[in-house]
Amino acid sequence: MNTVANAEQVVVARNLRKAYRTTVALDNTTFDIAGGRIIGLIGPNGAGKTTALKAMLGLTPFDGELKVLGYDPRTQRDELMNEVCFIADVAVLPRWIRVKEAIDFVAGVHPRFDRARCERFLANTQLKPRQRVRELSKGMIVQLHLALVMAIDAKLLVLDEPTLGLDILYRKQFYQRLLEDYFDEQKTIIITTHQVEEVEHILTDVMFIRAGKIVLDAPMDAVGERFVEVLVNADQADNARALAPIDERALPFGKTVMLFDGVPQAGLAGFGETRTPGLADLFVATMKGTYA
Ligand SMILES: Nc1ncnc2c1ncn2[C@@H]1O[C@H](COP(=O)(O)OP(=O)(O)OP(=O)(O)O)[C@@H](O)[C@H]1O
Repeated sequence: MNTVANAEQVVVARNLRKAYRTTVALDNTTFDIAGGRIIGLIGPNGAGKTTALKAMLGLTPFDGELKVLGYDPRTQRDELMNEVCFIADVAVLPRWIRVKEAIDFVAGVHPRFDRARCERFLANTQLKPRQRVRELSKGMIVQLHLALVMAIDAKLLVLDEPTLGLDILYRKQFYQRLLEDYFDEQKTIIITTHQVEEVEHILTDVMFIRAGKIVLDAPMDAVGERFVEVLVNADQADNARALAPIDERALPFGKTVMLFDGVPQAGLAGFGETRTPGLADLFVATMKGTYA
């Protein structure tokens, strides 16, 4: 039976495994990514994020079944690349290249690049065609990168730590523009990052990866229903603990924040104030012991 047949899914991965000589980077992991979503692939250093992206892009051999946009990345990489845009790091443009040459380069290598669209984006910035990257501020480099990316009509955009090295203003600007000027329901965006707080408001889905396995895979609204954080009063701590929180941390004045997975909110409200945990706190709780 072919288990990799669902056209609705942009990525279908079954028992994905990748071992380097002494390290298992992907450990028989299975997941799907649906179209029209913005997925955060989030995990600590060495968890396997880049390896998973490389497998999806046909850049590394692996074991298991994998289809991306219906193509097998191992044997149909050229077809796949026509519909995918991949960016490793916005800070990688060569410093000597001129704005116009960067546009020429992408136009030459990407069949779905729309030069007029790119130039329209740039017309709203201070960038000039003859400027070299080394003459641009970091923010202007981001604008150039965004213009190049947003002019590519790719079904799947893969961003690996896209804002590494940029300050918080440009990081926020990058994600906001991506959401407002690029994303629509025909497109899928996969982002890996450590900057959980900056992406959580634009994600539709989150995937946590730990030691080569996807350990949480959920739409953001389901995360809010499944996980509850409670600010537990000191006199209720033992009662709350009896419901097996997945994590707890002390606050001043005897209060404790406890994080519950799958415990109905109604049963928790008596212990103290409840709220939806931020993705960063959920990440820390889920990854506890990773470096032990
Ligand atoms: N070319 C390689 N040769 C040997 N081991 C590798 C190679 N590439 C990755 N690894 C190992 O595979 C594991 C997963 O690495 P990967 O780069 O996928 O992690 P990551 O989640 O992207 O990490 P980071 O957030 O630090 O970039 C790590 O233990 C890493 O040391």
